Amino acid sequence: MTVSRTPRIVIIGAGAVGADTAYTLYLRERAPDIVLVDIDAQRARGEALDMQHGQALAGGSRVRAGNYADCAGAAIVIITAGAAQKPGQTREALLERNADIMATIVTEAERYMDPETVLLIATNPVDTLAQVAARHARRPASRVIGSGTVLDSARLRWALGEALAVDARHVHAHVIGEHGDSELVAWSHAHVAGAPIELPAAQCEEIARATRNGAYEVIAAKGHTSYAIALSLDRICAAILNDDHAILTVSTHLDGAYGIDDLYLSVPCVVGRAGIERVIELTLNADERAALARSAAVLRERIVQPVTC
Ligand SMILES: NC(=O)C1=CN([C@@H]2O[C@H](COP(=O)(O)OP(=O)(O)OC[C@H]3O[C@@H](n4cnc5c(N)ncnc54)[C@H](O)[C@@H]3O)[C@@H](O)[C@H]2O)C=CC1
Ligand SMILES: CC(=O)C(=O)O
Repeated sequence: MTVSRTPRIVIIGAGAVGADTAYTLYLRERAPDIVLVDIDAQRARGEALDMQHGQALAGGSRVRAGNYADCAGAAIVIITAGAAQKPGQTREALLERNADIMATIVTEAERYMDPETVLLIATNPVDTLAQVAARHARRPASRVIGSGTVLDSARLRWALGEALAVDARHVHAHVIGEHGDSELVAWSHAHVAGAPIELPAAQCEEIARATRNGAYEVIAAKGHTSYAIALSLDRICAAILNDDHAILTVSTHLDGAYGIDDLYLSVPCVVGRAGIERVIELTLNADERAALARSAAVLRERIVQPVTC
């Protein structure tokens, strides 16, 4: 059977993250057909209509409300559905509720998705939920990606850019491990124009702390985060659609790399049309290796709990 390769992106979950992601993809004209699906069909319809009203002033992308059947032939299906953190709440606290939602959504989407579709998970706790999604998906783990620490790495690069008075896009630095409280900065690989980052240790620690707590700070101030995750999801979509072979700290299934087996977490990966093309294995120093092992242990503890149906 010939599968239609509609350049379509389906977003399941039309809340703050889903709607802002659709809007970012729409403004950047990532795909001609962007579809919002939500259990609350009115919400998806309202968000799509609000964007459609600007169509005469926008570019070549179109946004519409749809349903699971739109997953057929989609290049990318993004899942942003589920409960979000309340001020002060951890991502982990969402696990039980969102694991069931994830299992249901992936099972339903799999009825329509073609084998090449890349499933991109943003719902929190994203690493564990990407692992839940992979369990319920009928595609290789390379096509089931969590947004991981792409957002945290962006937060870090912004903070370093501010501290160094350098364009954040020219700061090379990665947050790896869990997208959450046990994440770490791979300082031994951070650089600007090939030169190591020369900031006092206390300032580096403060930047790492602010990066880790970035979501808590925004949620306390405005109730949710959405713009920077939307830009992060847009970047991942661009890497897939343009076959960029981009280096992104997405959450991926590690199968031996970094001494970690059968676990989703973030490390730098090469991302292209096929999803995760390969994992980049950084040579970490002893402290970083230990911190990554601790982060993996936190995530492993979570997946051994009976959180999936
Ligand atoms: N990975 C990351 O870096 C980030 C992840 N998030 C996560 O994204 C998720 C969504 O956050 P928000 O958009 O702020 O929440 P929200 O509450 O604004 O939207 C959630 C949407 O999911 C929908 N939904 C719930 N169950 C559904 C189902 N079974 N099928 C279809 N739709 C369903 C709801 O109707 C609602 O429209 C949360 O888990 C949040 O923690 C948020 C920011 C960054
Ligand atoms: C909510 C969340 O995961 C973030 O903004 O990092």
